[in-house]
Amino acid sequence: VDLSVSVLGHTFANPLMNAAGVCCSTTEELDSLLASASGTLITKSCTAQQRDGNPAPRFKPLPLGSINSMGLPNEGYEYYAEYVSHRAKGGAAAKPIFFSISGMTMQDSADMAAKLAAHPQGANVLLELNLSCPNVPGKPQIGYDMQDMRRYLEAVTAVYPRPFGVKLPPYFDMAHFDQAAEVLNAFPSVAFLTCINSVGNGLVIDDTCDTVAIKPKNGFGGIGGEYVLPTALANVNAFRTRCPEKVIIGCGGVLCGRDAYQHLLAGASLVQVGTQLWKEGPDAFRRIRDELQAHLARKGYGADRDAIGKLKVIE
Ligand SMILES: CC(C)(C)CCc1c(C(=O)O)[nH]c(=O)[nH]c1=O
Repeated sequence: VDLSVSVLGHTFANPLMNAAGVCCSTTEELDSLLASASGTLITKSCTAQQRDGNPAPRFKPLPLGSINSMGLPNEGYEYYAEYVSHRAKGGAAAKPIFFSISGMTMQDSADMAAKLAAHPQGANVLLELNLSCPNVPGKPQIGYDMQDMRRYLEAVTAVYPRPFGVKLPPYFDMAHFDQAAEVLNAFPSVAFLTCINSVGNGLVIDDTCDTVAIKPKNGFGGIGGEYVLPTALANVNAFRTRCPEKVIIGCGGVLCGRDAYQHLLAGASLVQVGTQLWKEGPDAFRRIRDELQAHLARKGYGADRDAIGKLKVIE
């Protein structure tokens, strides 16, 4: 089965990649993804300056997933811009690189986007703007404030002339799917949507010691893993139907080939792996790729692209 996917001006050997934040903060981590069976990779969401992030414990793996409140630890914009430079200089871009930006302010994000636009390898990079980035205290994250999301996209499109994408938080209400799609459809240069970021502000309790699992935010953190697959599939499909000209990248709850296949059916062209990558390491990509290949073959597909968006409803 041909697993290659050609979208966003690039051809990927298969639809699999990491979710921003997992196994992608340092050169060695990024190189381990380059060397893996993934179709491509994305860098840790960066801020203008290096950040230590929140105090540990800030991440916990769980039987059914994970919880995290990392606090945007990253090496800073220049580090990842440098990584793209030296890597892209390594000859043909065997894997186009996704570059995640999550400024602490809208201005920071716009400034980084402008720098990325001017980057010598800018054409070999796909910007994924993280809309779960922090807003002013007392306001919800950017992705949950439609006016702020519009302002953010106006600021970035004003300085970033290439097609780019956004990482969206999960939505849970049909009116919110409609409102968010209306904002996103007002920006044709937003060429892809990555659904979803972690399900925000879950609380995991260790009842052997009656204590929360992670230190930051009194234990509140983003949930990933098996817990979130139905929510991720719903967001992929909701935006696939509401934004037909945009490419959808699925993220959330992918542990095996069949989960990836479900994301394709729901409308995803590429599929990101987060929690399971953290647990298993980059070898997860070869396993999931082979499982996807076998599943598509069993179902008689010639290519995985034939499965994209083919979800059937019950008439
Ligand atoms: C949650 C923020 C710190 C505002 C953004 C970075 C981020 C983090 C993080 O760095 O804590 N974790 C996630 O699961 N998703 C994210 O988008």
